[in-house]
Amino acid sequence: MGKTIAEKIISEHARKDVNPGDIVVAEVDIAMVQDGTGPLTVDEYYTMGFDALKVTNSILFIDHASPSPRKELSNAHRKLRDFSKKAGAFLSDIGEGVSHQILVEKYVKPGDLVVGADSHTCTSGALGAFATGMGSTDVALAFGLGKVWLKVPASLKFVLNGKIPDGVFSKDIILHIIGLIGADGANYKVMEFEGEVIEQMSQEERFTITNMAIEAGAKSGIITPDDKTREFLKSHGRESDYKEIKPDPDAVYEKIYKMDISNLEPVVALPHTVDNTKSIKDVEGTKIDQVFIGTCTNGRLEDLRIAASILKSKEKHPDVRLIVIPASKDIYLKAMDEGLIKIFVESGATVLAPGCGPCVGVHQGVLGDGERVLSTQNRNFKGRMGNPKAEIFLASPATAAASAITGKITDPRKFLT
Ligand SMILES: CC(C)[C@H](C(=O)O)[C@@H](O)C(=O)O
Ligand code: SF4
Repeated sequence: MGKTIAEKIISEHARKDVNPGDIVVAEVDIAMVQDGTGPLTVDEYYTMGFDALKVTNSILFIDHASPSPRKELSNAHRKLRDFSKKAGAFLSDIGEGVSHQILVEKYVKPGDLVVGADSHTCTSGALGAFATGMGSTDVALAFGLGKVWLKVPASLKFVLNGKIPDGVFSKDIILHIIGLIGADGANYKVMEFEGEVIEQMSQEERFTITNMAIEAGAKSGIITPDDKTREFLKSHGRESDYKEIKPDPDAVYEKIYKMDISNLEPVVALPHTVDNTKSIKDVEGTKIDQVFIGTCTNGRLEDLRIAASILKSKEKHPDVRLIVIPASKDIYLKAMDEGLIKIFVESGATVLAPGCGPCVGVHQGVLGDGERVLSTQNRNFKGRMGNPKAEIFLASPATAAASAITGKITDPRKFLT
């Protein structure tokens, strides 16, 4: 019986043929923590008596509270910096950017098994890796043993066909899918995406798709690597990391979803769940107080280009605060070279250094009571951005930019040139 991509990768790392439902011990290629989950990981690592890292790519990211807004978090950061020096782990400090973006720029390659103490570790699956979020203790084990135990997930296949309409982007597509199957529609499954729509997408757009697999409950999201993946790795000096890996023709999927997205319209997720999705026409005109463009979901160069093309020579609405945060230093520098940062600043945006920003409610744009934000991030749970009395709408960078101009949720197709 053939294997899905996930089954192939886990079999190779468990050194035996695996099937969905098997409990296996698998070797880890990359293990990461971020500054929210890392301190507990470090404590657990020492509690378990480890004294040497077994995963060559053990990485600690300071991105959730970057730079630190208060002393308790500064001390948490100190713990990570001390550990990285003592144990020899890589450290990605403030200003470098969001963990999941740096992982795909610098570390992850097709066929890898990646574990991270962050639920959006699944982002890396767009490179053809099996990448999944785990708890701090599991990652401490990975640091110290070089392997983890896991239950092999069954795979769901999503065959996306048709032509991506103008004004519609990968964020609209993944929000549409999550709205269709529900926030628990892929619980503990792998979401494997393919079809002509995936082939049309750039590598960057694909990261948005796998980044949000967890928002349907998935263990991971995976896309077969292709020439666009090779080009992406090459552009980051890593072409030699490319390798072919694809599902067998007779691989078995628990369910196959086929959809044509040719008539899809821009999608918005309404408070307070990601699967509470509506077509833009059903929410257009909703007044907003803040727009945030950034994160591991939509803070990449293409996202900033789309937003800048709409904002160019226009001012944001005077009653709206517009916050733009590139997802990594590499993106920030390229956006500067392309004049995108100038466009944002001239439109009235507040541009901040690479990091998670206000996404998880720590700092850099916490909302006031009764306020509404339209964000390009991946979660809109009540209180997510630091205030349970605020409302969070999720959308694409194009919808975000258009809405920043009008001060209301706006169909980006009105601004398409
Ligand atoms: C803070 C961290 C535990 C959390 C996650 O793991 O997803 C955060 O990154 C998020 O996006 O909600
Ligand atoms: S940008 Fe948001 S979703 Fe991504 S890792 Fe940071 S907090 Fe989590």
